[in-house]
Amino acid sequence: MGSTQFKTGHDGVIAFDIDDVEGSVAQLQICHFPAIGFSNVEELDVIFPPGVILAVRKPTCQLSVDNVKFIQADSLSVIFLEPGYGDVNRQSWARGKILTRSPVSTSSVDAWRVSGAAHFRAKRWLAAAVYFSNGLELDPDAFVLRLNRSEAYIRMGWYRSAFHDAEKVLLEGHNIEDTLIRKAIFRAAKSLYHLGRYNEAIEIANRRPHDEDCQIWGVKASERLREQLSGQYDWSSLFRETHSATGHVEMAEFTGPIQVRGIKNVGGGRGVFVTRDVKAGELLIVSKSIASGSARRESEQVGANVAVVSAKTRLIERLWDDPSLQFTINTLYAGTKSSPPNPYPPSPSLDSLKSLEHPLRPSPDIDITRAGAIYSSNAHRIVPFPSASHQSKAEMRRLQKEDPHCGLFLLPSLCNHSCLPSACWLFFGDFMCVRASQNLREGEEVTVQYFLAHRLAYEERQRMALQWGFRCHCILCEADTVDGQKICEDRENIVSQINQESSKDDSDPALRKASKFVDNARRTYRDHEKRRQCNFKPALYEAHGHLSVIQIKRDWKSSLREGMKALEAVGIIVLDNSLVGKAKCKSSLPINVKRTTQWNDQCVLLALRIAYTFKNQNDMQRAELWLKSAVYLEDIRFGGGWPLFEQRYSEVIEIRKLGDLARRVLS
Ligand SMILES: C[S@@+](CC[C@H](N)C(=O)[O-])C[C@H]1O[C@@H](n2cnc3c(N)ncnc32)[C@H](O)[C@@H]1O
Repeated sequence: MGSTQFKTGHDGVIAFDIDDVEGSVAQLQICHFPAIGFSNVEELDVIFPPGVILAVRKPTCQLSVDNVKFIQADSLSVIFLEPGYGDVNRQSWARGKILTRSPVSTSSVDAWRVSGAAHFRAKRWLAAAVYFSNGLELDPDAFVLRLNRSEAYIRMGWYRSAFHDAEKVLLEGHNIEDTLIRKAIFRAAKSLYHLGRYNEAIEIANRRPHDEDCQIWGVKASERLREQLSGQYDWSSLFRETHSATGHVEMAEFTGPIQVRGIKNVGGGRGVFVTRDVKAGELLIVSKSIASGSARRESEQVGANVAVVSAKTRLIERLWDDPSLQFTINTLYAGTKSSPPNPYPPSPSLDSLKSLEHPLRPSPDIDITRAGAIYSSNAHRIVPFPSASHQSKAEMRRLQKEDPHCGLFLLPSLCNHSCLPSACWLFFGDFMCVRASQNLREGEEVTVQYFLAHRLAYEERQRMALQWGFRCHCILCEADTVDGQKICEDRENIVSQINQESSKDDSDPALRKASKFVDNARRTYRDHEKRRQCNFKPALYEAHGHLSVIQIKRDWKSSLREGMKALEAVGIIVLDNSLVGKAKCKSSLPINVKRTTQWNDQCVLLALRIAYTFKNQNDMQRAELWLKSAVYLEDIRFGGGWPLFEQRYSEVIEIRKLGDLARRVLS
């Protein structure tokens, strides 16, 4: 087929007109074409110049609308053919002559280098890599081109191919200039660092111990290695990085005391379990996304769908760069319509040594349909780690809507769901951290929330779980099932009524209404074994919390009592609920935690409000203990102790005038 002209869409599809040898015209739509972004027209002109010859293997769809023929194919099904391929050269094309794949001369390595460099300067990384590759096909020993291509691949985030090129120069570039060897070392070390191969990065960087540029990658790799081995991170710096202008975060992956094991009655047949007793708050997993996508990164258009398309395209890109990644992702569940996943962990294979020879010639063995199914069955919405503790629910929703961001993670994908999970996740940039949210005994399962289940009613939770292909039988769903549908609906009505109330109205009728909400909410939680086991009553939390706020100006003692009851409703054990006189716990905390949940932020804010109220009553001992309780609640959920707490809650601390006390007792 010879192409004539093209256009791009904002939905990750490249579309252009093609004709075949007989001159019949169609529009070819290519989905998930890597490295192009969504609207880089100049770059597309280079990859698909008029006259390029393509073969389309297994189009996903062919149809005609109003006499216009459409052919849709995934990027891997489109094969670039050279004019000499098979008999295409001998065909006479009805609608024009065949051009070579590029307007520049194909006879000179230098011509490819010069044009490639021009694309590189214009930040058209794929076009540059294609041109350098065309030159390398003429002379595989053109080490300058190989190093240039290595840098183009680095800019594209194709680190495996970048390393391969740099390594080849180091292995085969005998008698080449020292400046080239230096570049090769720098690019190899940088690529290895980004591939998480820290020991090798350090080893290569150490070939130039006095070269600052090379050493940067050795030093960074040593820092990552320390994180990876110890599970110790500087959480407050990571938090700052997450909220910097670029949002770029660097941290190592970490695997804590966990293992993947078989489990009955769940899709995929596996789950993640702890290998020893674990305390609430212990770090279990830090996982970097295999591929992620954000709507903002790609286009002016914003929408979750754009983010999903961009993440899937990135996944396919990663498979182009590193075909062995297929072995890794094939260990993940791909849904009921696909064959069962391979055993985890992936076994090493000789194929992992294969590398990309040309950026437009990916491995033909990549199973793009399965990759798509794996993405759909495992991807996570990346929820931004909130920067300001006073952020309202509406603000949080707005942020999530504005910058939908999602990604595929390896180990977290093997965790099953529970609406009241044994572990909580949070994100630093593209890294997902999973911490135990309760004390776990050796052999207990690590479950996470696939969606913000604690905010949803029973029916809605089941609907969401069904989208993942299962009915949820977690302890919270079991307890709600025993309560029955009618009661669950009543409960939801109460919560939505509370949400419509103004917390600023502390008139008598508002107070009476708030007390009634508490009574009604309590009645919706029947006393039975399942509820006692889960000890989680979110609607009651809302009702007590609301009443507590309304009472604050009238009667601080009642307000605090309600606040403490709210904490108890979500499983926090209040050991000392005394309000005056000697504190029962003089130095130890007045609370204990069996389980922390994604509700944690609200509980921290409530504990801070209790501290503030005691401070206003000049009860500095209780103020201090409740302030420490707030930090403790935060710490088991997020780690990072006071330094992170101070950053996240700085505004609230100042508004509540708790800064001096906090710095005195916590710094
Ligand atoms: C991300 S995978 C989780 C790991 C999966 N069990 C495996 O072996 O690869 C998601 C799939 O696991 C199954 N699953 C997860 N949580 C479940 C639960 N609470 N009950 C039943 N099936 C569950 C569902 O089939 C879901 O589509």
